[in-house]
Amino acid sequence: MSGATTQASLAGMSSLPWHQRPGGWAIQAEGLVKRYSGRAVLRGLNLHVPRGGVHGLLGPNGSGKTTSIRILLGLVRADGGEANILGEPVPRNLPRVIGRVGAIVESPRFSPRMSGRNNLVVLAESIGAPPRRVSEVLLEVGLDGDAERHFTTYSLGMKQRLAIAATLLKQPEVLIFDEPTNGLDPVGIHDIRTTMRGLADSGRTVLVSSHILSEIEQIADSVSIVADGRVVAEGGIDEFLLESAPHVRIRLDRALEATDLLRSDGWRVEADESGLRVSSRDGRIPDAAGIAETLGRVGLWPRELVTEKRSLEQVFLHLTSGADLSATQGRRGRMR
Ligand SMILES: Nc1ncnc2c1ncn2[C@@H]1O[C@H](COP(=O)(O)OP(=O)(O)OP(=O)(O)O)[C@@H](O)[C@H]1O
Repeated sequence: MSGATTQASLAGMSSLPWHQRPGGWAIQAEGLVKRYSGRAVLRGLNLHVPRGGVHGLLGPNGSGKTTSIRILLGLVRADGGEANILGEPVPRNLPRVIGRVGAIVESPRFSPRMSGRNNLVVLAESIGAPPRRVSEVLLEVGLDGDAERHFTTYSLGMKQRLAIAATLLKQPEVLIFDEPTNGLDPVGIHDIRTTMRGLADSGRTVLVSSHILSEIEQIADSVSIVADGRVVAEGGIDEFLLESAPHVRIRLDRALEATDLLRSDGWRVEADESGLRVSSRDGRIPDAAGIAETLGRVGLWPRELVTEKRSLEQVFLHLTSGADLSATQGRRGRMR
């Protein structure tokens, strides 16, 4: 994957392609299959989460995100496929690795009558975490100023941050959050996002699922797009953003010649029923005038040549619509 963008570096990403970053995968799944009453809800799902950074597991409702996460955590048994976390096969070796993993899959239970801090103190005692961790994790999720308030007075966003704090008590390297911003208001969503980004910036791996692209887009380093029980695309957020960059749509008679010419000029060219789609391979944005000039020099005159732009939402819908599943399935590191 190429073309680290400003956005990607803002998210703390190195300029290395996401799948070449040192350390290998924090989480890996190959060919996961799950059936409920004979109905397949995971159909050979492959997932690759790089070590360090925020990885978004993105897909529409019912696409299989929670099921995948539950399999990784040993809460549901897969009917096929393999998975590992930090190199340990799961669920077989889960006891060996679970101490290095923190997860929120369902809303954790806290005592409404106790303060945020006391809830964590009780929890720390029960899992053998040192008492000093309580203040540290409260600080890390930005609840230090509200630690003495009763849990019942917390907003939904604060309750969720307390849940994240609870997962941090044992100092996990990998954090798995299933739709952590569900039901939160914009302020709560912002706070959770900031918290997740901070956790990744401190060297942890955060896998976060969501069906809302915009929630992931701003903080993720890489994403896996799930549709109908499969990962249909995986890659760095930079490539994903590149997909939404402007491209040039061309209709002309000698399409094969034009394709060769533009590819040799460094452009990505895809053909479909509505003509050629010329897009960037390296961050260079194609401009209609420049493309027309390149073609005109060898006597290729387009009937139509327009600049188009897909929103990130459109890219997401395109990838999850099912239209491209056969073309995209299993193509790690490509977004198309
Ligand atoms: N225990 C279960 N019994 C039967 N069907 C289930 C069970 N759990 C999940 N499913 C079905 O499996 C499919 C995938 O569900 P899953 O919760 O994994 O999707 P999701 O992508 O997390 O969706 P959402 O964004 O709505 O949480 C859905 O059709 C769901 O109804």
